[in-house]
Amino acid sequence: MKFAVIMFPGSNCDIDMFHAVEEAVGEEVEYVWHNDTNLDRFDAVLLPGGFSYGDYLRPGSIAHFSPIMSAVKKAAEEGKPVLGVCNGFQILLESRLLPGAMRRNENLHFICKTVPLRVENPDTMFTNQYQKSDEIYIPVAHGDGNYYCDEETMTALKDNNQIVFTYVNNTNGSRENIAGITNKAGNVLGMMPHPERAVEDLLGSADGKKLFASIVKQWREKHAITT
Ligand SMILES: NC(=O)CC[C@H](N)C(=O)O
Repeated sequence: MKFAVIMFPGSNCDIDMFHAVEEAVGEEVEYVWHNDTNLDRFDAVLLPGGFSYGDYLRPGSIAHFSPIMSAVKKAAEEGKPVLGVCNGFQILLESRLLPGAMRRNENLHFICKTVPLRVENPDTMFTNQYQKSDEIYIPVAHGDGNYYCDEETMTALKDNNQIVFTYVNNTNGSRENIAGITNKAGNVLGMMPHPERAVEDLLGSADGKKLFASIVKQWREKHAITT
């Protein structure tokens, strides 16, 4: 299985993401510059955190015009796993690959700490290695993580089980404690906490490892050769 890590000008978690794939699942992984236009050779696409284009205007609002985003949309339409973490999540929202929007944290401070999350939906290609209501410890590091959507969208998110992770203690003001959501099809996940920073005990938590392992498990099952 081959992962792509997309690099935008201002990405700063790309190396961590690359390392996480190697450390957590030992699969092939390659960096892809945002000016590239083709992701056909990859099985999964990872949009890392950071400050693409300096968070100018709104986080993710400029990056979503990058040439690579047409290929990210194509990968999403083909059903490939697409994971956006933190700034990656913000880019997916700006691209409308995920519903809703991100606002400044309620307390207007940059929040950088490891927080407990609850696994709300273990039946996704990103969470099949977790159990429902598992409490996992994953670092957050953001100034704009206050998830917002309108009532209609919230009802749809709930009805389709698109809420995947919630904060045990609301960290940033997000509606319904939302920390991570998928698209309706379930193959695009955006989350503010950083699973790639929690893949080995030395980092304080290895709870993020199962997320990468889930992606690989689902892919292997889908591509198993049965005779
Ligand atoms: N770690 C990150 O990806 C930072 C995200 C974002 N630019 C913010 O501060 O909200």
